[in-house]
Amino acid sequence: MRLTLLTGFLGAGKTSLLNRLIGDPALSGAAVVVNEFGEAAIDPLLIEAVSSDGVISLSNGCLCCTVRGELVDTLADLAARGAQTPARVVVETTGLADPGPILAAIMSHPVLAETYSLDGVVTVVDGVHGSATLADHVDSRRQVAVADRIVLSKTDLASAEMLDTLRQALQGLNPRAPIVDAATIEGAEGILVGCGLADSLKRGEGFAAWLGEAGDRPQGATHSHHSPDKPHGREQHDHDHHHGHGHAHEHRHDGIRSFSLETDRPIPFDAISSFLEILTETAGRKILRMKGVVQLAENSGRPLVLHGVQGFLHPPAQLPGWPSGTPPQTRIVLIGQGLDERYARDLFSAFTGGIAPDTADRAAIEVNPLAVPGMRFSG
Ligand SMILES: Nc1nc2c(ncn2[C@@H]2O[C@H](COP(=O)(O)OP(=O)(O)OP(=O)(O)O)[C@@H](O)[C@H]2O)c(=O)[nH]1
Repeated sequence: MRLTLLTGFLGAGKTSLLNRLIGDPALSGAAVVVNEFGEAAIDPLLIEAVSSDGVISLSNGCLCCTVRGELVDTLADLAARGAQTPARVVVETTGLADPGPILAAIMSHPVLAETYSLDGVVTVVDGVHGSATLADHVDSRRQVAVADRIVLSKTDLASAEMLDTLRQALQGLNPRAPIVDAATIEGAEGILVGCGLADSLKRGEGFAAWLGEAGDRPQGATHSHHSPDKPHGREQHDHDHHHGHGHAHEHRHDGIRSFSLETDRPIPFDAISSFLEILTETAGRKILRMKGVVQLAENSGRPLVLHGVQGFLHPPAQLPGWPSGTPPQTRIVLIGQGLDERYARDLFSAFTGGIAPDTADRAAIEVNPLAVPGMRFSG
């Protein structure tokens, strides 16, 4: 089952968007799960029946329910509906929710992790109040930072200047997610549907779109880019220049930043496992999101897909082959808050053979993770 996490601050326009899109064929037979604090304000004209367990059946075959206990229990119930199991579930979170723990709860659940595959995190941002909300609320910044797609609402009420300022702030927080205007897209595809890796591959985009990278970037290139805005004087940008592998989108907003680790050298499975284990053990709480593809030494023709949040990794999947036009290359994108980039890079180098000067090697790190320079166990 595909899962879309629909997030966005209070009043951003999540429910209005769902009501507009629920009848779209791309969502046919989907279930909408509304977080318990939210109002399941589904258009009454669409409601066909309400069952005793509170699940609302809509006239187009979709289901809608409100979380009563734990979200994971509701998702497990939906997965166990036999013939009525929906093909897709859209979880609308409360406006104040940080999507990270919700994703972590799903990824760390033994049944749900196998049953649900994440299409994406879609974050709705109010075109009028979005800039002020981002400046005032860290949860709103986190919702944007982990988004696979950012959807602007209320653009009919916003001026071009407002939208320009907002776009710059959004790009500063999350340079990898495409920003779309809800009013310019008719169906659910491009809004609630189609941000996952499978969709990216189906569209022939290789891994670049899923990882949020420009497809034409030369291999091994290092670059950073930034947005020049500093709304309300609260945002602090930090631009470092690194040598060696990878490229970075260097941004600091409460220490929220993303960077990617790359290497052309195939990586033994036990090396990537140890790297991920140590990284998540030592810095897991600082990882808001991780996505990546790995070229394994043992089976270099079949990319390993990584997907993680906080300290949890989704069970890794192996694809049948590299998409055409995509050179085999390991690329791991990390979106962190307070995550020490130097530490992550050094650890990656130690496990993938690119030993940096003054850096402990893999053997030393496996004995003592503190051997990595820059490592701190705080936070
Ligand atoms: N003009 C205009 N109004 C909108 C648009 N989207 C939402 N609204 C209005 O904004 C208000 C909030 O929209 P909701 O869809 O309830 O927002 P929400 O994110 O679900 O809100 P919570 O569930 O409280 O977090 C409602 O009055 C909507 O009618 C839009 O694109 N244009």
